[in-house]
Amino acid sequence: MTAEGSDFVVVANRLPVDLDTAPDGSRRWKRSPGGLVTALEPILRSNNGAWVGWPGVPDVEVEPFEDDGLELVPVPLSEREVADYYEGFSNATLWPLYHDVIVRPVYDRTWWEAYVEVNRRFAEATSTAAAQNATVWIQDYQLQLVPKMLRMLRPDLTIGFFLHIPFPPVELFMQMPWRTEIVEGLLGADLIGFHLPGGAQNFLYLSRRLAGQPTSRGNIGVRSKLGVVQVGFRTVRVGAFPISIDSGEMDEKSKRKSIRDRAREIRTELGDPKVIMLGVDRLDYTKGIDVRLGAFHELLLSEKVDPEDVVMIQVATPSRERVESYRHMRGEIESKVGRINGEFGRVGHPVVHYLHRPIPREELIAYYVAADVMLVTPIRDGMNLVAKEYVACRSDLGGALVLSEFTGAAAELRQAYQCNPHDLDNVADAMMAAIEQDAEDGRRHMRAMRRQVLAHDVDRWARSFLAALDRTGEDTAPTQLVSNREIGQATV
Ligand SMILES: Nc1ncnc2c1ncn2[C@@H]1O[C@H](COP(=O)(O)OP(=O)(O)O)[C@@H](O)[C@H]1O
Ligand SMILES: O=P(O)(O)OC[C@H]1O[C@H](O[C@H]2O[C@H](CO)[C@@H](O)[C@H](O)[C@H]2O)[C@H](O)[C@@H](O)[C@@H]1O
Repeated sequence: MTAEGSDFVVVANRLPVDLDTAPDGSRRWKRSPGGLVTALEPILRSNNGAWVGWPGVPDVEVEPFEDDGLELVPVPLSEREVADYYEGFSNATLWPLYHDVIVRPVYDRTWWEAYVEVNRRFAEATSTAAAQNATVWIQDYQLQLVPKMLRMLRPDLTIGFFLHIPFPPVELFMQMPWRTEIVEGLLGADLIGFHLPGGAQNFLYLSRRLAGQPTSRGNIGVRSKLGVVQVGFRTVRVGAFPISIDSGEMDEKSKRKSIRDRAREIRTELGDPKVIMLGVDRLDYTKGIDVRLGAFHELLLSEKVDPEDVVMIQVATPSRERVESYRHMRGEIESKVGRINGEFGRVGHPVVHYLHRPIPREELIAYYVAADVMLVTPIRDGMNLVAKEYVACRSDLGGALVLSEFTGAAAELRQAYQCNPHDLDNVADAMMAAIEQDAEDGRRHMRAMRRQVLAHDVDRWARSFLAALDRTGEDTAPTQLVSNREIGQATV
């Protein structure tokens, strides 16, 4: 970042680095691998870019610094803010509300105040980091107020916002006590992106209904139609941009001899079963880990599958462990695993192998290559990258994907064994169909899914969003949509 600031700024809850603590207590930054970083790194480098985010641990105050050519701007959070803004409002209010109220969202005024305050600090840090007329891309539900706050500080900027989780339908969103503030916050952007057209439509409807209403602070003058919201003189574009993965990298790695050898070794370690089923998720109640365990249990009980032939591996990364609903979920899943193994395992031969930890990337790819059936059964998921990763790793055209209809990925991976996670019989049937699939049919399905995933990678996602954001600058407001009364009140 030069003294004039950066021309391209990414703003996300987390920085793309983690603060690693060595056994001797010393700390250093470690790059956290992820699709978003991979996709944006070349764009950041060629545009004198910066990344604004929280370092992931409380009470770390560091000046902006460079890490392997990337300019990082840390936004510190206190212990209290982590509890109220991140664990509270982001992950115990917004997360469940936006995921179909699978657990009941908690509406707490103190959490909301922390969310506003932290969003304000992100907006201020971004305002300082951005050069005149820079492009800023804000990520996700933790930062929905930043677009409006930033626009007020820096009207010269081009601002994009992308939501990585579903945007809920009106009946659910209307629960939110601060619904108008959130919609108005998002409308500070020039372009708002969602994974699916459904999310974009929900948002367009809500912006008309909420931000267009006269409030005690006046009417901000919102009109929306066909992917466009007119806010006073400003045009806000709304669209669907389904995210993806670095498919080329996964495809390439999965073909390496070392990975294929490891995949064979995994099968041997499991006792050479006929079928390996695999689940890979953050331990989150949205992911439907309990659903797939329940369906597997029923298949074992009904003797449709033999525990000597079929094993399941569930890799679950610890996540948001201080949030009550996550702790509760962990207990439920672990007792289900224990129950299945108690009923159907034998000494040295569990039916469900459960790992409660992240696993290294290459090991994960070897698991994908080894798995005959991939189980992706969320109750609701914005996209689900795991489904796409599995497909990208199957250059051998082997394997079968069981995929919940309630994931963003289901819109693209039509040849998967799709199922309704609310219907246990349906999930069990999909598992059976995947286990028993005809080899030639399987290859045909996998070939079609791979074509989609390899052609639509994360780089294409980022470029298509940024190209659309670039085009927003060319728009002039269709003034016939703006009444004289509203012009003076265009506060967003
Ligand atoms: N146990 C694990 N070990 C390593 N990586 C994991 C593990 N669980 C999930 N991941 C990775 O985290 C990412 C999860 O992305 P996604 O499926 O979109 O869900 P979410 O972002 O909600 O967790 C994927 O890239 C996946 O490979
Ligand atoms: O940062 P955490 O609280 O540890 O959570 C991890 C991330 O989870 C969410 O992922 C979502 O984004 C994926 C990519 O677009 C998508 O495939 C998935 O369906 C979503 O659940 C969250 O949106 C991120 O902000 C978190 O960092």
